[in-house]
Amino acid sequence: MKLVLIRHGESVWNLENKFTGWTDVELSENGLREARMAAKVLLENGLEFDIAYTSRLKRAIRTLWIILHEMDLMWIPVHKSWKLNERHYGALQGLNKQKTAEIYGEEQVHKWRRYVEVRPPELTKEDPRYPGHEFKYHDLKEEELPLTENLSDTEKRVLEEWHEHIVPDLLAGKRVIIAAHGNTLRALVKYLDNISSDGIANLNIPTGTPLVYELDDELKPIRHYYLSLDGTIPEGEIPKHLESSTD
Ligand SMILES: O=C(O)[C@@H](CO)OP(=O)(O)O
Repeated sequence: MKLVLIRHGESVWNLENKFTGWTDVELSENGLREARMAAKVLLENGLEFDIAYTSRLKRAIRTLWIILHEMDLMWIPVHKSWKLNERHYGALQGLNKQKTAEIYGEEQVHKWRRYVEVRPPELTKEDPRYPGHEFKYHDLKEEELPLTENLSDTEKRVLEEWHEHIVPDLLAGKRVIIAAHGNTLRALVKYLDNISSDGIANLNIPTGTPLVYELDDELKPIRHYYLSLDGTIPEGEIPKHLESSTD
């Protein structure tokens, strides 16, 4: 069976190089175009879906909307889960990544961004960026509302969504698309391909580029590949383990 993962198109904060996390920013013009291109390449490759999963953040939701619209699949069920939200970036949310590196050093910023167990500085609950202030998250328990997260924290909630909802759908033969975020998809790929903490540090998933996983009956990956119109994906973004198929 095939599972399609897609990171949202470029957002306005990707463009401005800001730590985003749970900040609910829009797609850039380029991001909107990437979503339309993704739909086109999915259609060209004959892919179809029975159900879609996304986060509660509009950059992922809008990417999915555009894809479903372009594919004439707006009627399929869409499950929106906070557990697929981007990794919470704590007190770094809204800061420019380059300026933060100038202040704290490249090495520290690299650790915050890519070390699996390192958490960025926490928000306080008084901070306007604390998700507990948003009605969007009114149904979450206090212990579920993040003040910051490392990739392991994110992986834990992503895998809850995976096991509770996505796995049963896949096992029922449904064709699933997941429109989510750089770090939620890194967490899922880490799990599916059993990648080490060091390995996952070097994996960056490009925006708006469908990543197809072919899974066996037990949902073990057989092979995986990106789909793009010209057969290429952005320079420097090809994760080592994805350069060739694993079969
Ligand atoms: O800012 C973010 O939320 C993420 C994704 O854009 O950034 P990073 O690549 O540093 O994990």
